[in-house]
Amino acid sequence: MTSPPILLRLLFVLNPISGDIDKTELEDTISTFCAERGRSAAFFHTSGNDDFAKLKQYISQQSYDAVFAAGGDGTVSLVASVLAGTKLPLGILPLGSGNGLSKDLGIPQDQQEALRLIWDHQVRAIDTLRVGDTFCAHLADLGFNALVVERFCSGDTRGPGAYVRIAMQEYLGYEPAVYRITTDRETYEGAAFMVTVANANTFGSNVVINPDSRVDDGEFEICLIEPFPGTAALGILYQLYTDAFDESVYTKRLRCRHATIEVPGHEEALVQVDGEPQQAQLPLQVTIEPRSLRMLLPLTT
Ligand SMILES: Nc1ncnc2c1ncn2[C@@H]1O[C@H](COP(=O)(O)OP(=O)(O)OP(=O)(O)O)[C@@H](O)[C@H]1O
Repeated sequence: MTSPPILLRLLFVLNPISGDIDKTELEDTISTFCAERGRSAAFFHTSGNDDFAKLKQYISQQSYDAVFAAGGDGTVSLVASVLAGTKLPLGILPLGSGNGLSKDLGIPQDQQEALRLIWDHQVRAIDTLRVGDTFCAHLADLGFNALVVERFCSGDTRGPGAYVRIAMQEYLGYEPAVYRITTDRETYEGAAFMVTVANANTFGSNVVINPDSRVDDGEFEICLIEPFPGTAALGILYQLYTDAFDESVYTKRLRCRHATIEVPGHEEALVQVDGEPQQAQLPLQVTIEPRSLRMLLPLTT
């Protein structure tokens, strides 16, 4: 077995606002940590404006051995979209409010522990998705959660409390849409409370939407929660937190390699992709790029 190459030149892509976390001392901490171990650290700060093109150009002009995303799921998705299809591995320094993909991949949530991956890691290639025109590394959805994420992102308050408050407000008047989903294996047609396109398993909130699936199997899942009576809500919530998604009569999963999602009578729909809400054109095509993203992961996952 050949040992993985030693990573000496590291780029950290830092989102100054993610997770409402104060990062004033972060650069010094990382630089010192790297220098003490014979590594060099450079920093790219996201601006929230055209970061994909800026980062892509920046990386193409430099020479690094690995790139760390220091932020939340949106930052991870941004860096992953730039690195997908290249040999450059992606590390994650989880500094968001949810940190869904890093939790899913068993990446330590503690800063010092996550930084240890610089020298103590395995490199594993994972699948990535395209949801319409948008790159997706983790989870995307239409329906109820997309609406809550959109309200959450446009509000002033962050954190799990704000998410739950918005979810409760929106739940009362929510009207599920009707979807037609055509995959390479089957067709589903019916109303759904939410439709999640899942490369991985678990939301940053620890809701397990897609248990027992792999991020490197060349397939993804469409996880449906159908409309349910109010009396079933707590039971479904319990199942979502206990790895029991399939045990409800209101849930369904379609495993596939390609899917077309339509909302009959609509030309566009609100979609959240890796935590970022947007309006997407319908029909929405979902495709997979098997093992297209090289990740720095702990040796034990
Ligand atoms: N300098 C900046 N100023 C304002 N917004 C920024 C800046 N840099 C990035 N952003 C925005 O930050 C968002 C991504 O944040 P990210 O998902 O990393 O953190 P989070 O939302 O706190 O965490 P999580 O997604 O894990 O809950 C994107 O919408 C991006 O446009």
